[in-house]
Amino acid sequence: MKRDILGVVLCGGESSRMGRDKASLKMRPGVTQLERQLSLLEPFCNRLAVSLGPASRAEREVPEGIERIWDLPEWEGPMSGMLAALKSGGGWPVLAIACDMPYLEASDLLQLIHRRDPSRLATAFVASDGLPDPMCALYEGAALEALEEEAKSGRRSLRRFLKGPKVERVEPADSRFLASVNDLQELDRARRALRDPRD
Ligand SMILES: Nc1nc2c(ncn2[C@@H]2O[C@H](COP(=O)(O)OP(=O)(O)OP(=O)(O)O)[C@@H](O)[C@H]2O)c(=O)[nH]1
Repeated sequence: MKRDILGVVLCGGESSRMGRDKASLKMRPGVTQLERQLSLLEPFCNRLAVSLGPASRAEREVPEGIERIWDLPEWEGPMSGMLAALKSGGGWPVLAIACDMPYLEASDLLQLIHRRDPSRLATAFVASDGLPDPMCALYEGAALEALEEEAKSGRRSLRRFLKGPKVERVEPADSRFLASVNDLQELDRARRALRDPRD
């Protein structure tokens, strides 16, 4: 069921380890990583957007009808993308996922949505290193002010923010779905593991 949530695929990085734009790489024949992530968010979100940064080359990959949200020039990194997304969201919660997390499934997003507590600032999965993962998390509209304070005080880490109070942390039984792909070998492994028998 769709909700008043802004679903955002983070595509603002440099993709330096991959050596080419990660969003545009095909997960399956005819389906880019970006398209796959948008289709995961689509059933849950009344608005969909792609988060773009100054170093990313993903703008041309954004399908028609999908919003583009540019990082705020005064900040850097994914923190800048989240601040821009929350501003664009106008108070709506933002469900943010990275473009390079191919193992993520709709059921994982549903788990986040079900665990959501709107009186908190965010709901985030805890990864295998025991730290919350900012690349698959639901940020409440009220997180904007708190994140701005973090950014202004020089603390520009989303992970650090998610370790703080008023954040719901969800420990999955198996956190492998949070793995990201950063080089062609990892991408190939993911393609093989997720191959659709119809392809
Ligand atoms: N909006 C936005 N997204 C970012 C930014 N940096 C990274 N991301 C996204 O965050 C996710 C994880 O990024 P990383 O793998 O840490 O960084 P990357 O730049 O994509 O890749 P590397 O250059 O190899 O580190 C990806 O979906 C990126 O597109 C940024 O500055 N702005």
